[in-house]
Amino acid sequence: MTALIEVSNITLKRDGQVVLSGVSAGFEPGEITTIVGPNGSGKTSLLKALIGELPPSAGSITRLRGLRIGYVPQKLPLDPTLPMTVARFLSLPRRVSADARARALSYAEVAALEHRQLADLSGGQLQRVLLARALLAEPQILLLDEPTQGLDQPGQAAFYKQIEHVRDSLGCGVVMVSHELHVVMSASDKVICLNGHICCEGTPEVVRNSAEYRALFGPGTGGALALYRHEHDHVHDGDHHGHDHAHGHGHDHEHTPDHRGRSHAG
Ligand SMILES: Nc1ncnc2c1ncn2[C@@H]1O[C@H](COP(=O)(O)OP(=O)(O)OP(=O)(O)O)[C@@H](O)[C@H]1O
Repeated sequence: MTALIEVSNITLKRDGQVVLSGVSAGFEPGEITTIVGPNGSGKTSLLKALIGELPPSAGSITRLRGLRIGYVPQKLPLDPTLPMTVARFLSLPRRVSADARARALSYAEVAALEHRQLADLSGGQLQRVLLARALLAEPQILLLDEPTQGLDQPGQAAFYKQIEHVRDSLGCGVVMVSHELHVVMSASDKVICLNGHICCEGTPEVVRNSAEYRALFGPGTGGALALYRHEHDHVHDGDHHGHDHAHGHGHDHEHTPDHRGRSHAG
């Protein structure tokens, strides 16, 4: 399968400082990739590089010709207290047809909010409106930077299920940055754990069990994972994929499309 975006041995600098180095990764249609890592580990920088906002100082990023990208930024790119309806917000900076707007709102499951004021929305509703905005472009790849910040655990679990639904409906690739490691990892096909470089990657189970990941985040799983698992009864604790794929260096971009759309039960 041709990757939508192929990253090859990139270095990213900010203010002259290297924030990421030696990063290679491929992002495929229909695949959910989650980027995890501690604060300042370069997650947002990598997303910005993927959308072309932060060019690498070494290595290369290849995007499929004419690739349509949907991006959900970390913050609302507006003052949320400004009087503005959802419909108007979706027409900025470009006017969109009422049809396209209705379709995007419906994919994000917020069709009923079209004429509400942004300032009146709950955190979860606002995230979904941002998602709808990113979906207007009918993206082939959807990139989300900490989309569930500030949501409670049921809100997080619901949002990630929504993302799976979008991926299933549109067949788009999804790349998410998240701090809610455990819940988001279960929704992913592939996890990349960053800490200035790729410190481990693979299926959620492989990463969760890797020594590198545990050194960064500890072995606990947290309530959010339990919640997600509860709602996805095909996930088992303690499956044994082993650790042998957990090292990111020199990998060959293995993909497992047959695992798509579910938490990997082994
Ligand atoms: N606009 C900027 N100018 C200069 N340096 C920046 C800028 N944005 C981020 N950095 C630096 O780049 C490094 C990586 O930051 P980045 O935001 O990519 O990390 P992150 O993993 O997304 O962090 P967090 O989890 O806190 O959001 C940090 O050291 C940060 O201080």
